[in-house]
Amino acid sequence: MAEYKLQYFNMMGRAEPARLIFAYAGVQYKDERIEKSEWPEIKPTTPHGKLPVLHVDGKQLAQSRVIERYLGKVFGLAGENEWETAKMEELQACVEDFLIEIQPWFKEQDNAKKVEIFKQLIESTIIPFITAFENILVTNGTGYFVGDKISYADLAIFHIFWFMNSKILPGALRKYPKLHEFVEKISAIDSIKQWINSRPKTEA
Ligand SMILES: N[C@@H](CCC(=O)N[C@@H](CS)C(=O)NCC(=O)O)C(=O)O
Repeated sequence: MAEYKLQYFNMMGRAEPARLIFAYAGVQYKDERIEKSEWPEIKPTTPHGKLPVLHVDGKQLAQSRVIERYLGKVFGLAGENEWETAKMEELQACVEDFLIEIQPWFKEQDNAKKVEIFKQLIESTIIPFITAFENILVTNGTGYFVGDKISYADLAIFHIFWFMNSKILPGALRKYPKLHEFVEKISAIDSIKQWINSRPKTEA
């Protein structure tokens, strides 16, 4: 078995889907959390000056979505054929588009402005995103987003909706039964439940 280290800041952010993949696969890795004060020294040692970085037997892989895809393939969570893998990449890209669209809200420091941006995003971006993902689950009909078993895409999507339901819009998924069921089901998997209960508690 390869030796893995995942380097990121002490937050869920862009590393959490990879951590969920490790947890689900039951594979040991070093979850290295970099303090802000250490970052200037570490930044030049990374491939592109950004985190997360996955170290595999001393080699470095950057870009969170590429890391997720790589781990998904290595741990058998990347679909049964090229089509399924491509559909997973499609969903990952949709999640990325969504994160870019809500970035102004994440970045805003002024509370009043933050609330205003959020109000606008609810109608323009957040509700359409939730509705689209509810519909994908309905259409696929297996309780998973692609094919009929859990994949790395499910774990990345789970993180977004878990975060939304627990942190940004508590209870938001009640009106979306398939998504609600999906989040409950993934949260109840022993290895995932254990990770969620034991991971460092951070805001984002
Ligand atoms: N597309 C990259 C984005 C990486 C990124 O922007 N990382 C941020 C943290 S979320 C970072 O390293 N910021 C520190 C810096 O730019 O100096 C990915 O998904 O990995």
